[in-house]
Amino acid sequence: MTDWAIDTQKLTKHYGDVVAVQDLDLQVTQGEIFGFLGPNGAGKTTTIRTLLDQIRPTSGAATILGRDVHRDALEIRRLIGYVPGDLALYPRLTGKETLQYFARLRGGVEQSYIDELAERLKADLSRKVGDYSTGNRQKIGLIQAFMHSPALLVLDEPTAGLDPLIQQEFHAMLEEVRDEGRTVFLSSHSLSQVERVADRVGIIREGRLVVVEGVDDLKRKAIRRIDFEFADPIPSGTFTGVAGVHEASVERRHATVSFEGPVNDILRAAMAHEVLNLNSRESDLEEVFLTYYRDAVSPGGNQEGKVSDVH
Ligand SMILES: Nc1ncnc2c1ncn2[C@@H]1O[C@H](COP(=O)(O)OP(=O)(O)OP(=O)(O)O)[C@@H](O)[C@H]1O
Repeated sequence: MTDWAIDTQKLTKHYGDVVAVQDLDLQVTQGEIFGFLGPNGAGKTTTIRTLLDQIRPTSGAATILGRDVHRDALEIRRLIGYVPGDLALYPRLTGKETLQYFARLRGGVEQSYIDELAERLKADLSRKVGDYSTGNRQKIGLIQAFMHSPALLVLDEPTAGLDPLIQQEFHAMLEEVRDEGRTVFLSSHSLSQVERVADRVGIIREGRLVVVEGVDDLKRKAIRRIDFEFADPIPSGTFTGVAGVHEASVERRHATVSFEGPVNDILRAAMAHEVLNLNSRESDLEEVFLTYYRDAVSPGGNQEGKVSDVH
C-alpha cells in the first residue's frame, strides 16, 4: 500500500530474551503529524532504528512511502529527515560547518534555507559544537532534518532541551510541513510534547502498540469530573449504574463523579435532588495516557482501545 508514509507489518525485534518490539502493525498516513508515545524503554527508538535500516527486525516487515526499509534503504534516506535521540556531532566544528557538512552529504542544500531555519530556531551557528548546550545541539539536529524539505520527518524525542518559545516555533514548522502534504513522525515519552501538534497518536508499551487514536477523540474519551453541591444530603447510590460513570463519591450534600462520554444521564440523576451548584473539571488527557501506560495490554490480555478507570 503506497499511500502510507510508514507501514509496518508484524514488525518484531528481540535482543536475546528482551522483547523490544513485538508484532507492531502501524500505519502512518501521508500528510499527518503522528505522535509515537510510550514510556522509557517501550520500544520507540528500536522501531525507528528498524525503519531507518540501522538494525534488522527479528521478523516482520516495514515500508516507508511504499519502499521496503531494507531493500530501498538508500532511496529512503533521501526522502526522510531524521533527528536521532542521541545525535553525534564533531565537537571541533562550528554549527555552521556541521550543517555545511550535512548539506554536502545531502548533495547540496540552499544555504539561505539553512539560515532561515537557524533564524527561526534562534540557533547559534558560530560557536564550536563541543561548547553547545543541549538545546543548541538539538537545534542543529532539527535544522539538518528539515533543510532538504524531506517527504517524511522522523524525530526521536526532538524537543528535549528546547525552551517553550522555541518549541512553539518548532510546532509551527511541523504544521507547515503537514500543510505541504509532508509527514511527521514524532516520538516522545511525554504527552504534553505532542498533544498540541499531533493529529493522531499511537501508544507503545512493552514493545506492543496499545492504541492508535485521534488526539481529539482521546480528549473526548478522557475521564472528567463534576463536583455537585446539593441542598440536602442525597442517597449514596444516586449515581450507581448511571451510564458513563466510573466512580462516584457521595458525602452528605456533596458528590464527586468521574465519568467519560456525554454528561446527560449524570445530570438527570443529580436533578432528582435539588442541585445548588456544580463544578466541572477539565479532562486530563495525561491521566488517560497514564492509564494506557500502566494497565493496558499485558501478555495474554487484550484491552485495546479501552479506557479504564484510573482510580
Ligand atoms: N542494543 C540493545 N541490546 C539489548 N537490549 C536493547 C538494545 N536496545 C534496546 N534494548 C532494550 O529494548 C527495549 C526497548 O528499548 P528502546 O530504546 O527501543 O525504547 P524507547 O521507547 O526508545 O525508550 P527510551 O525513550 O528510553 O529510548 C528496552 O528494554 C531496552 O533496554
